[in-house]
Amino acid sequence: MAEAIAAAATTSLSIKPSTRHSQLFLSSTFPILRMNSHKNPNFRPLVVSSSTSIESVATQKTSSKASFLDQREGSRYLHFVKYHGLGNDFILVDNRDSSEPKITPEKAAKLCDRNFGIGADGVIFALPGINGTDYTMRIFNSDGSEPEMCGNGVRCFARFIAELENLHGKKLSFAVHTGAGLIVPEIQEDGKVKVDMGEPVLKAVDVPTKLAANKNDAVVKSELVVDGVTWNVTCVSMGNPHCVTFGIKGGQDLQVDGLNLAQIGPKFEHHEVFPARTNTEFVQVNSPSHLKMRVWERGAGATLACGTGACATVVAAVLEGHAGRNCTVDLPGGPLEIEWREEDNHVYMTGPAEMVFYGSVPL
Ligand SMILES: N[C@@H](CCC[C@H](N)C(=O)O)C(=O)O
Repeated sequence: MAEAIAAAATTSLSIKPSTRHSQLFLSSTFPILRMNSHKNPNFRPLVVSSSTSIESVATQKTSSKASFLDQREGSRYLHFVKYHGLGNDFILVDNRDSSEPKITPEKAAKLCDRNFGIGADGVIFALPGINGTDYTMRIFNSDGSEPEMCGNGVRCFARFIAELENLHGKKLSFAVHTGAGLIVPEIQEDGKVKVDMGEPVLKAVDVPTKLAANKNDAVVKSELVVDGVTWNVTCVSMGNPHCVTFGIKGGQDLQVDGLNLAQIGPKFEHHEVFPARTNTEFVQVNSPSHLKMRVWERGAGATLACGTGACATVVAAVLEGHAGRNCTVDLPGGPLEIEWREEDNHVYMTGPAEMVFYGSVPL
């Protein structure tokens, strides 16, 4: 990545004392400014004193200890790129040289912290492929737990791979090994990513849920008591577990804006009928092709979007008779296009993935 960083004049650059040691590189497009390049003839290092005045480094006493900025490309630093898919944000790590993630789940949780870290809903690693796939994707949630799959994450993953491999402006698809099996994202000409998310899993024990199957092997519009209230739920796995609800038993159609997710979400996530915990989608039906959804994610809480959750939502909406197989799912961060294709039983998700910034943090 260091090679990809373009040297640039820094004469107009100013540094705020409070941010000097946190985010090293900031840009919305590649290539980005390199703040401290000895290869750059125009580079004028700046030093910020405690009184916030800016002085030439020549007027400062030189220290024998190399500064943080001089060390940032060493092996003691983790280089990352931050992406988001509809506001569901991830720290992406180039892990193609090893089958073991470069950082532990505990470190990932620290980096995800929005006050003391970079801030993200999860950390995603691009590892070598196995079983004939091009790459392997692994992810740690912001609480350090490891889910099987991430829909918004795999779109970001595809854009990250395109950057790493320098494959710009081409229509591309990759075979990605995940905890949910083979997933195939395809970068379209408009930059959006369409992902073959595979087949939904409906068999109750495989979701997994302890709720009794009531439609073939599946749990469809079953009653679940959460905190004394009876909800109707349908359980779907997209590799990771989802509990989808369109409302309370005997109640009116759900209006999702009024929900207190922070209060109700954890009670679903940790409910005894979900042995692997669960993601929960609260869904409002605007029309048979237009759903509005808010999500409480396992291991990450309320997020602005959930790709696997949007897929599970459309599968549940079809099974409960609320919608057709092609839907727009509106999430707090924006819309996803979802199709549950009858011919192959696969779910297809289309949506954006954007780079936010990149940088380095001490390991
Ligand atoms: N936001 C993701 C799902 C991430 C994993 C989830 N929190 C889990 O634990 O299953 C998505 O876009 O699918």
